[in-house]
Amino acid sequence: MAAKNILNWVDPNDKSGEFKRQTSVFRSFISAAPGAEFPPEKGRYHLYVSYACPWAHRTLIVRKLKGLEDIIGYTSVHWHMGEKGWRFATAEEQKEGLPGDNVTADPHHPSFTHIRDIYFSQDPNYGGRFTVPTLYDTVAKRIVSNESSEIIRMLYTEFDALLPAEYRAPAVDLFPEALRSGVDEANAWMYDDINNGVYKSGFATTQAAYEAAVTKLFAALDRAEAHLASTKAPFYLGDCLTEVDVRLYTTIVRFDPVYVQHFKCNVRDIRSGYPYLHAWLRRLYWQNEAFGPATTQFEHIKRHYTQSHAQINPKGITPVGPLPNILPLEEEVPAVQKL
Ligand SMILES: N[C@@H](CCC(=O)N[C@@H](CS)C(=O)NCC(=O)O)C(=O)O
Repeated sequence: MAAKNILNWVDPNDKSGEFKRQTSVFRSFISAAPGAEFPPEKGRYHLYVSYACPWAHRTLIVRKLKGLEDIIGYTSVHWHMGEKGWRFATAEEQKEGLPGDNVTADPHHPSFTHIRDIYFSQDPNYGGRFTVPTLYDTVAKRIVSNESSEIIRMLYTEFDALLPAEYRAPAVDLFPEALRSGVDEANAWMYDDINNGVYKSGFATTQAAYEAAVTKLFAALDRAEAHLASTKAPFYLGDCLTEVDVRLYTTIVRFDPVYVQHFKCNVRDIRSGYPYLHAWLRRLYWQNEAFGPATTQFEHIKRHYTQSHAQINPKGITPVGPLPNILPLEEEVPAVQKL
């Protein structure tokens, strides 16, 4: 049998044409509980990410929000994904200069060329996908987790004893007691219809699957917009930055630059169709360092999707616009400016 082509996002034998995201395989937890298998320790864990990837982007944001920069290191892969999946930058590429910090060889396995080498080091017969983010324990030499929703929770709950008060809960708590049900409720529909909804729209291989996904996506964006319009609060759930903001942001910041055209999510764009989401997005990007250019790397974002998904964009031409990638805080698209 021919080897599975990992760049077939929808199984060619699946007549529904629907993109079905696999569940993550590595699901252990770093825990501050006594005797835990993966205890929080400075310098012990490493994050493998791609700046292009919205799921990995969550972990970079939370790492910075929690002041974990000296405690957990990270490496970003090169923006291009080929038939062996994500790969590390070569020495030559680094010499020539690459966008983004920490786009290097694997510091913990200098001979590894691809993220999949880390997965195969755990199990030579590993049959799942080679995804980022991957949280790796450099002491036990084990992958702790490749599930971003769980990695971010570990980062903001289990390291507090190693952090100064300004970064500990309650100062930085993305899942505060009083808002937990609101966070869980928003996460559930946003994951299916927005975070994953853009992928379901873009990877669909039938008209029906595409239309079903894109219709749900825009209904969900309308719902988020109506919510922000009704509260007029700085963050999704009020005055407090929560996990909902982190998880929604990584999709919305990619929306106009990539998803509108590449994933055919073009019923409206954010900058001209969703004033409250647009204002919320820009407050995060421009006013909070964890969301800004340190973690939001538009060159990786634009090039990765358009040059890695040959089924969608066979010639790999990266569209130039929209420019700018994100508008300044006080500027609107010309069409809505007063004449
Ligand atoms: N459920 C995972 C999804 C991660 C994921 O799908 N990452 C993509 C990049 S955006 C990936 O690495 N894909 C590689 C592949 O599927 O081969 C999470 O949230 O951590």
